Amino acid sequence: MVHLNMQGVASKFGRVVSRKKTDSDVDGGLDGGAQLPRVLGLFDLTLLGVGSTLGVGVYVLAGEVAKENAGPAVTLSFAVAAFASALAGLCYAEFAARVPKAGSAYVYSYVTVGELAAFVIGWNLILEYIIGTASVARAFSNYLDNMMGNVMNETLSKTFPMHVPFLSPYPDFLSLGIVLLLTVLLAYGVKESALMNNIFTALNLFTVATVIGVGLFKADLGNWNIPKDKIPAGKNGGEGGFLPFGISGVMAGAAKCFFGFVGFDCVATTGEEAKNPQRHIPLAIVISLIIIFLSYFGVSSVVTLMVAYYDQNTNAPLVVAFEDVGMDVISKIVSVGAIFALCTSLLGCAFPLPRVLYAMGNDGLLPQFFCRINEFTQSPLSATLVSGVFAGIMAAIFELEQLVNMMSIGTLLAYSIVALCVLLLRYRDPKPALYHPDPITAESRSPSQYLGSLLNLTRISSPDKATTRVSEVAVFLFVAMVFATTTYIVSVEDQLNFEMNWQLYGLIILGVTTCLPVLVIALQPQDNPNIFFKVPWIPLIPCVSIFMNVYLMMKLDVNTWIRFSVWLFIGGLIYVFYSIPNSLEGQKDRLARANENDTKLRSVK
Ligand SMILES: NC(=[NH2+])NCCC[C@H](N)C(=O)O
Repeated sequence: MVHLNMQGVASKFGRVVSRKKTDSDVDGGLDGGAQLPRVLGLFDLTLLGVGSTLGVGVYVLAGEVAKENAGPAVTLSFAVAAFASALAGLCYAEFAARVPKAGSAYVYSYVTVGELAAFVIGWNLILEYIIGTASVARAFSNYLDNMMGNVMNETLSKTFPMHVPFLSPYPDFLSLGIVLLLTVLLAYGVKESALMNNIFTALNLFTVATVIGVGLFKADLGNWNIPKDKIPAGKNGGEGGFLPFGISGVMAGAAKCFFGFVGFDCVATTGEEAKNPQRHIPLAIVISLIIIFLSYFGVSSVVTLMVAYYDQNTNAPLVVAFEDVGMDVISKIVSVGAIFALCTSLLGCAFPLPRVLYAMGNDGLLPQFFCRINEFTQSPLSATLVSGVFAGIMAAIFELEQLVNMMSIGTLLAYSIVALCVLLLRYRDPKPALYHPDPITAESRSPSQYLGSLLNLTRISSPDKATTRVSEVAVFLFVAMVFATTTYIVSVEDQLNFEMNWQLYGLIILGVTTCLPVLVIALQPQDNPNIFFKVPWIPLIPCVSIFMNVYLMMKLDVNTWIRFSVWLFIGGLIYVFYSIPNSLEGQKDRLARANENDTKLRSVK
């Protein structure tokens, strides 16, 4: 009896977490389809991606990572971070091509995978955007303060000292002000903000081009190969050369540089406002990632060629580099460019936030309050105001580094789930039966039949229930192995060199065990959806993407993991106590069941 009940509960839970938005919902919501105006074209979307991504990375990270982690090989750190982000970008692009609707990866996963995955992704996106807004605002205020000779820092730490552990030493009113101002601008509606974004991004790109073009004239190749004995005493120059802190320095740098690539995904949240979402969103993501990578690579090369890595300034490296070589005009241009860049970066995370809240509110997973479109501004006004105030408070009370780490961990998890969803969807039986999954009856099979279906020996060419199940289990095993392997790598990474030692043997064994499920997945038949953009080299790209993301997550400190767990826990409570009972899909589901029962009863009579 108890056993039966447990089974009942489990299957009910399974039904709840895997229920999906149906196609008819994609254009409408609880309120009968309050729509955002479709005004954004490919050009706007690409500039939105570039603008929201290119910011702190160019103007702060390039110098900081060169000095503290990677040396001239900061260029490689950017390349590794770009690689991880590009893999995620491809997965986002496929997701975006599948469903045109506001709410980013959130809605895509709701339509294709199920309610729980959607909620987890949505909840992480909220974290990413709130903390992203807060962190860029904080960096912005630090930058302005730096230009004014640190007056604010000194005055505020004297007048409003805050002696609370985990919080900033003083409340940063400037960053609060910045976020509130931005919120008011955003509340005016999408067209205005898009125009402003275009102008600011153009100025930003102009500055980047100037830095690269002019900086090259002052480049000294010797700076990429400074011998150890030429490093001045008292400077932290490591081993000298191009890789002064080794590969592990490059990887530590890559984890930091990752922050610089976050933001392009906001393109994917504009589904309802894009003129031609299925075509333009994936294209805009790919084009903006290319522009972003070229900018970071160019800027970090130039700045490390101009100034020795150990002499970089960590707050405003570009400004100082041009001052050092006596190019004051360029240095002024860079200061102004940085301000525009940080504005768009800020706009880029503040822009999607109300839209994610709007989408989740529309689906009944968050309170209805968030999905009201204001008559006058034609935008989700209440969502904009609430999220703005919240982000502003975070910016004022937390330190930049804490914010940065929190944002990265949330983003990395969201990226991983997106890659996971893309993978599962490609191997899923597309026939409608699976969209309302009924438990697959366990057929009794012989071991050789099992092996046969693992290796797909009968060469089934399109996914059915059995191959779907095989690939789901293989994906699950793969993810578990990724966690084990990355934890292992992070803990023995310093002892790994090219000699054969037990650490290396361990790595080889774990590596091979991680690859086995991928092999099994690769042998299963794939669904071939007819969409404008598809991730190539399935299952390799999503698998490598998941691996890289989890590895970078493992590099983050324990406190970040604790804060993140608290966030997920709060999300879990909201999901269980608010979303499940109020979900629009749930209501429909219950209605449909009631009707079904009614019909059954009548037919019995
Ligand atoms: N959507 C976001 N979380 N945006 C914040 C990203 C920061 C941006 N990549 C920068 O370097 O300035």
